[in-house]
Amino acid sequence: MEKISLPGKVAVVTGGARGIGKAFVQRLLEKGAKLPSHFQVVILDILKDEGEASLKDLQEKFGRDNVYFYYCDVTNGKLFEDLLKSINKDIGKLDIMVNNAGVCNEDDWEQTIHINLIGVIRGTKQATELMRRDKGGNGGVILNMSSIAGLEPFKGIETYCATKHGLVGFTKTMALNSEDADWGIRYHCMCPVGVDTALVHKLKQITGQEYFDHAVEKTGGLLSIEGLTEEFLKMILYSDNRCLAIVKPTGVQYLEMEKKTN
Ligand SMILES: NC(=O)C1=CN([C@@H]2O[C@H](COP(=O)(O)OP(=O)(O)OC[C@H]3O[C@@H](n4cnc5c(N)ncnc54)[C@H](O)[C@@H]3O)[C@@H](O)[C@H]2O)C=CC1
Ligand SMILES: CC/C=C\C[C@H](O)C(=O)/C=C/C=C/C=C\C=C\[C@@H](O)C/C=C\CCC(=O)O
Repeated sequence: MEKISLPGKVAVVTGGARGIGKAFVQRLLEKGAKLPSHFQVVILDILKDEGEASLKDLQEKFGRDNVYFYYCDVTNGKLFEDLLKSINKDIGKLDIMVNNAGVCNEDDWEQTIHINLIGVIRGTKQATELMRRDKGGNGGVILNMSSIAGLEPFKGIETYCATKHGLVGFTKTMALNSEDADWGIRYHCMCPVGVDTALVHKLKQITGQEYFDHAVEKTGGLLSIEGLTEEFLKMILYSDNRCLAIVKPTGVQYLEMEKKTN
């Protein structure tokens, strides 16, 4: 599959109002600003204040027409699907879909499944419908945020681990479907270790300091948000056949996608 050429591309990032999602949005816009034709990023999030503040800041830096924010709860299936269809119709296309929104809340484990697993499956399936070349789309890239907790267990966050494991199997299978039927869509899954954000430090309250320190040590330390963001950009731009990336401060390990079966 060819490398994605960035100018003029339209990207959607769920959970893009803060944290890792916001860093992804900013990095895409920075990269686009160095190219002859800027490209556009749409932030979807439930945090209205953070979303509006990020929008203002990013529009000042990168131009009014290059960044948008819409309130969207990914658990509201109709709203989420309709927004993706409107973006595709009104901006003219959808090239990059980043399903990043996620929570870790064992007290409300059903909501964690709705956001982390059902929300990502819905975003992936709807974006796939809009991008599929055999259905009149232009192809594209879909990146789902899993975690190292999608590959191994961590004490105290069993539902979070289940959802992130689910995303690994789901994304690998979508990659196989696309490869097999020439949809022109790349599917990627990122599995970072703990990223040095406010969120990861909440784990200490859930698991206790001692287990948190053990988990950080066993996974090779905390990752900087900048380090993760550079790997994200490489994955979006160049990872033709790399389906899954395990991202650690010590380096990245890739899993290649399965080849055509016929
Ligand atoms: N922080 C970490 O150490 C790691 C995080 N991840 C994953 O990265 C992703 C981003 O995490 P962080 O930036 O650290 O967390 P965060 O809590 O700072 O950001 C999550 C974003 O998702 C949004 N969100 C939550 N529920 C939503 C919903 N129903 N609809 C739309 N948006 C919703 C939040 O409002 C927030 O903006 C998550 O999927 C997380 O599981 C993966 C590995 C490590
Ligand atoms: C040490 C490394 C181990 C695992 C890291 C892993 O990569 C990972 O994905 C870690 C995620 C950590 C998440 C921790 C807490 C998140 C909490 C929020 O999502 C909770 C949101 C709402 C709950 C109610 C509230 O606190 O207001």
